[in-house]
Amino acid sequence: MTAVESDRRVSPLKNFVAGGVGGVCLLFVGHPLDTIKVRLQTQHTALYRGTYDCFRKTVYKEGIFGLYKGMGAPLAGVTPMMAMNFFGFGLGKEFLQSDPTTPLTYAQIYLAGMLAGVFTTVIVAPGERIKCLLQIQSSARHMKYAGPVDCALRLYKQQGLCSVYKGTVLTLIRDVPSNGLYFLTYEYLKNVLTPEGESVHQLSTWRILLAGGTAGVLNWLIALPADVLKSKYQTDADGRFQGLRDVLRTLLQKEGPRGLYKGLSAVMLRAFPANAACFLGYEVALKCFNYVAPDL
Ligand SMILES: CC(=O)O[C@H](CC(=O)[O-])C[N+](C)(C)C
Repeated sequence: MTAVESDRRVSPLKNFVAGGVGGVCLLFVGHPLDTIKVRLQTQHTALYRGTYDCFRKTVYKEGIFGLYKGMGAPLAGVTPMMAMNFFGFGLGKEFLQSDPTTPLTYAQIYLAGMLAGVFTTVIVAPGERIKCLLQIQSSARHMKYAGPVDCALRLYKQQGLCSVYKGTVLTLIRDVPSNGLYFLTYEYLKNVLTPEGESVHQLSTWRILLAGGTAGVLNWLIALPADVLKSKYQTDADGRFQGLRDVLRTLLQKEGPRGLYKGLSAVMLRAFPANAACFLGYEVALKCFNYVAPDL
């Protein structure tokens, strides 16, 4: 089966910049839900009764900006990550397309998405290691790291680049297949949702939102088990686990298979709107780019 029209060539620069815009939108919509998730997960007393209660109390006490606390570090990480992701996906498509007039098959779209997942791991693996270490210390008594830069420098000074990149294999296991599914879902839904006789490039906003949001949900459905293992591995004391299989064995022994889907509802609640916004941001940025610099 071919992915019909949607694989018109987009220059790598345009993909990179529009992908970065998509990343900013992802964070802008997703961060408030992430704040709520972290607050619910780390509360010591029963301060919040649930998601809505936490949202209401945060906005009441801290204003709307309370939901955007701590956004600087993820912004610096997610923007280049999504830029690389769309850039890698574009390159992957070009690499797999035998000639520009032959439409890509869905299998090729999936492969191109997986390739983009490999690209982003260079940024994502250390970013996740640092983010997870900082996230768990917010509830600990002694703050070990002053911030992301301090954390990166200390990891590097103590055990070198290997420590900064600890969890790379699990990041690949998480992101390569899920990234394939991410782009496959988006491209497939875009084609399916395009009305008869119209172009996939003129898709209405709600259809882009639906395709992007669904892509985000499916991406997380298959990424979450590896994400749980990765977070455990990246944050536990060095040498505690003898390898990736050991992390899995320990988790299954302690929590059973359900442990692999820890935090599912919070993740799902964020996944749809955040990724819908990401793809819409990407498409709008691309349109603007094509308008101001059609030949780039
Ligand atoms: C697992 C993950 O980080 O998902 C990214 C989007 C999100 O919801 O944060 C998407 N992806 C890794 C596929 C680029």
